[in-house]
Amino acid sequence: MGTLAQPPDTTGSSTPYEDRSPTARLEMTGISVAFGGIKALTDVSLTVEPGQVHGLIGPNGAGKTTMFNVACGLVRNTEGRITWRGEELRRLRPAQLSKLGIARTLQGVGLFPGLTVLENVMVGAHKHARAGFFSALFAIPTSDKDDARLRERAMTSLAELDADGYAARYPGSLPYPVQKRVALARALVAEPELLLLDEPASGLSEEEMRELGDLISHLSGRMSVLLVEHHMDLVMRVCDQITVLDSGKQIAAGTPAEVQNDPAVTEAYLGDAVDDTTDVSELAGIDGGTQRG
Ligand SMILES: Nc1ncnc2c1ncn2[C@@H]1O[C@H](COP(=O)(O)OP(=O)(O)OP(=O)(O)O)[C@@H](O)[C@H]1O
Repeated sequence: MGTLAQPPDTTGSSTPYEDRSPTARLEMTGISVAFGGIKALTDVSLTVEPGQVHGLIGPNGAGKTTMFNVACGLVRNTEGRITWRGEELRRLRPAQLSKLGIARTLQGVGLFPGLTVLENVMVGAHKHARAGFFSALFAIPTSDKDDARLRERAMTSLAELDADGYAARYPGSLPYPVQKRVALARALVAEPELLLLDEPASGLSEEEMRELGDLISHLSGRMSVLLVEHHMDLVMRVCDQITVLDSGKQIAAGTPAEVQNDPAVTEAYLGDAVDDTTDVSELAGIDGGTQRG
């Protein structure tokens, strides 16, 4: 992920990256979710502003993944509303995300083991190809033009993640951090307006995490990002706004500086063990080192 140059639009079929300023806003208002008798979320609200990186943090079991999954359509909220591009999404389903201009990466990588890296990323580009998803997935012959366009777009996305050298390899043969880059390339190839990232730094080295931070900051010039992440130093570095959850409730929200200085946040992470002088930025070594996934 060293270069991170903005790639030119090679297909002529959509707006070039550099000319596109993010305009869409994701608003999640009064979201509640119950799993049986467990209240995973109670009246949580957040807004991902156009072109901003919005962090969602909190201790284990706080409800971050549940909120993320509501935004993806993987979990149905029992109360509250989601508004995207000014319209309420009443029955959001994961399969609709791409058409809505939303892409996600989940915990773990979720690549298709039987497809090459390039084919995996081409699957993510299906929105842009007349050939469609199934043609891409099952390599059904389509027009040479469609195929060339898909390949070119996928290679451009892989190159942005410095992963184009792995195009012909199968995911299982690659180190985990490279697989994560491929998964991110697959999300980016659809040129989303909103990118949902669930723990993208898990399993990465310090250096890889630093590069990931650079990439996320760079991406926010052309899309909005909702970031669920345990690594506090990364969150504090790249986020414009942060929402903090604890036990399914929102306990703080604001800029990284505001959140860092909020005693409720420090207490949520460390409970009674914390004294008044501890700030959240110091927690990176405590919770941020946790490898999950
Ligand atoms: N499918 C489910 N069925 C029942 N309870 C669930 C389900 N998913 C999550 N929960 C519960 O909801 C609460 C919030 O979980 P969630 O995974 O959203 O938290 P989190 O902040 O992402 O935690 P972590 O950082 O450990 O991933 C927890 O009490 C969890 O046990």
